Amino acid sequence: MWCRRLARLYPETRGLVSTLAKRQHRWEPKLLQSSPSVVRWLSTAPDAHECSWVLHPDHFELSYSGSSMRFDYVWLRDHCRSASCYNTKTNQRSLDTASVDLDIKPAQVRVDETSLYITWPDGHMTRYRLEWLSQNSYEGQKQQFVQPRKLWNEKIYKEANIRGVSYLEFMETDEGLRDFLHNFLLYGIAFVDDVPATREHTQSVAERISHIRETIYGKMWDLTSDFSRGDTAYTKLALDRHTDTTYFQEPCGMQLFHCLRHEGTGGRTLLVDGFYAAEQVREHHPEEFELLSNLPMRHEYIENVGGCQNHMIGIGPVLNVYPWNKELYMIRYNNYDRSVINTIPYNLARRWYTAHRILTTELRKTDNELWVKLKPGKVLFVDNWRVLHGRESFTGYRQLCGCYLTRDDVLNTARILGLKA
Ligand SMILES: C[N+](C)(C)CCCC[C@H](N)C(=O)O
Ligand SMILES: O=C(O)CCC(=O)C(=O)O
Ligand SMILES: [Fe+2]
Repeated sequence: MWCRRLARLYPETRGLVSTLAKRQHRWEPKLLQSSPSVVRWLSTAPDAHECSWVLHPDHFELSYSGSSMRFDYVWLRDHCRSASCYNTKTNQRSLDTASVDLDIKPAQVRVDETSLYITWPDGHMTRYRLEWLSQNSYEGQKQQFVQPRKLWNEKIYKEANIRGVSYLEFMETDEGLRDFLHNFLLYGIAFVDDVPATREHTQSVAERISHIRETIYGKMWDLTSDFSRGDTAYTKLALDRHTDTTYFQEPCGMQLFHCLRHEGTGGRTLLVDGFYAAEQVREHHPEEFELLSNLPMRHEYIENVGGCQNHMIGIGPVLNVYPWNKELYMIRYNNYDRSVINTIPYNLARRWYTAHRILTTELRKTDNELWVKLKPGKVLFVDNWRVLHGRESFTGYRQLCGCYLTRDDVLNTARILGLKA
């Protein structure tokens, strides 16, 4: 009867209503028999947000604005936003999920133009806005990128003609910081210009984004070719493209480089978008992409130089993708610091090396290389979960300073400024 009433109210959707009503009978005869009291009709909303729904024995199916979504009943109970289940002041759940019957089913369901209303067997009422459900469904998330990015090779990056933000804009305006972070999130690299060439000013630039991640290199680090630390970085040798701190369980998210002085030749910085290369591998060699994203590799930093004794270990795949949408979120690539492979059986070793070779070939294509000469005043920020850096060998005195930031903290600032991150 209700259905007919709705069909009268919105005569243009009558066809849809009757088709779905038939399917619904075919889909869950059990529920029809066992809970005759459950409201099972289909509802439609006017204009663009056409909506229909079906109660299945173990889940609720919703079609809203052209997309179809399914919600388990336990999920619907657990996400209840009522005052006793959810604290809107703290944005935290108060409901004890463990107290919910895992076989819970609604006693009553009603849908109007904007919302779904559920009454549970104990009388508790839950209301969801349909818009909220559609934004928070798995089906919706699956089709979305967590982070929108522009993947680049040299040509793409140069043609994008991205303007570096100036020190003053960056330090003193929210727009400056937001523009900077926007570029950083899209491209995985960004520059701030006209920074006074001191360690202290570099630190304030970093702290404008968030607090610094203190590591075995300290808070701010200095880099000269004095071999003061037991790592090739502290020499004049060339360094092939790599990401840093692969030997941490959580590699650092962002790295800053500021060249304070260089009297000599060479020493240019190399930047390569690891995700651009990885996506080429995904497209042309899907099995190898799969191997690189599944097989864990050990990375290690063992230092015993001067007064420094360190032993760090980080294990994880080269390519890291979110399980629900397969989006890349981190590349861990450092052939210097990759340790003994003892995390995979012998019969996968050759296949892993083949996959690694394919990725390396991609990363080494000259078209993918962006070379920059860092100068005093120009601070480079690198997304160390995405963009690889390296350097040309050099002569003379060269002094860099910089620091690391944690990815969570950088993204936090970006979100507070209204960016999708
Ligand atoms: C940046 N800073 C000079 C402090 C670190 C050098 C660390 C180098 C190390 N092999 C790695 O790739 O993590
Ligand atoms: O010397 C450089 O330009 C960079 C060295 C390096 O890879 C690092 O410090 O992480
Ligand atoms: Fe490095």
